[in-house]
Amino acid sequence: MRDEIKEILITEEEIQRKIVEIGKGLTEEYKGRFPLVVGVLKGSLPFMGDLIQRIDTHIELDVMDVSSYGNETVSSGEVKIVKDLNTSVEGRDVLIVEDIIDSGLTLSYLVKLFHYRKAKSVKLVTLLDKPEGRKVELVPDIVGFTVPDEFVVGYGLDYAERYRNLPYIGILKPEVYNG
Ligand SMILES: O=P(O)(O)OC[C@H]1O[C@H](OP(=O)(O)OP(=O)(O)O)[C@H](O)[C@@H]1O
Ligand SMILES: Nc1nc2[nH]cnc2c(=O)[nH]1
Repeated sequence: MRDEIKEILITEEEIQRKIVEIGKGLTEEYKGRFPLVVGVLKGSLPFMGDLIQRIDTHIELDVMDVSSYGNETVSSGEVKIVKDLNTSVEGRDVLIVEDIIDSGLTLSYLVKLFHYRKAKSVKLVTLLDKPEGRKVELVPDIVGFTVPDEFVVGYGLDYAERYRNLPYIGILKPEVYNG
């Protein structure tokens, strides 16, 4: 699998160092507030799993699965809830955890949804931000790394459901796409 990676953009060590730093900030921010940490399946799983261990205050955890209508490259902006939360967000401090923000469509939908459901606060932490991909205005509260407008895989991010289990972020060799 690793021989299919052309270039490593962000190493395992860089990711883990960044997570410690983000975790410290979140510990300070949420001390005594018992936030609801919401992971967006499936890509956020590795990041969420590592990040929550670096938040040194009580949290509650839940997950949500959403999918954008449209084909793989063109998102229509309509988001379908595949699996909703088990927890009510009303009156809660919600922290959404994402692996990447690209067009911003998925996340702007979720942020609006949680406000509509009367969350007390909604914040967004993403490991990766690809600002050049934006189709709607969305500024995440916390960004691990800004990435160029290229298709990246690893650490949760897939190509055709593969490569999520790489410990780093990389770019695939072109022959992987050409079969
Ligand atoms: O900013 P956007 O253009 O909306 O893209 C970001 C979304 O795309 C990815 O999920 P994907 O739909 O690929 O699902 P997955 O996490 O299960 O791979 C990512 O995890 C975000 O949820
Ligand atoms: N795997 C992967 N999924 C994405 N979803 C939005 N942008 C990307 C990307 O660069 N890589």
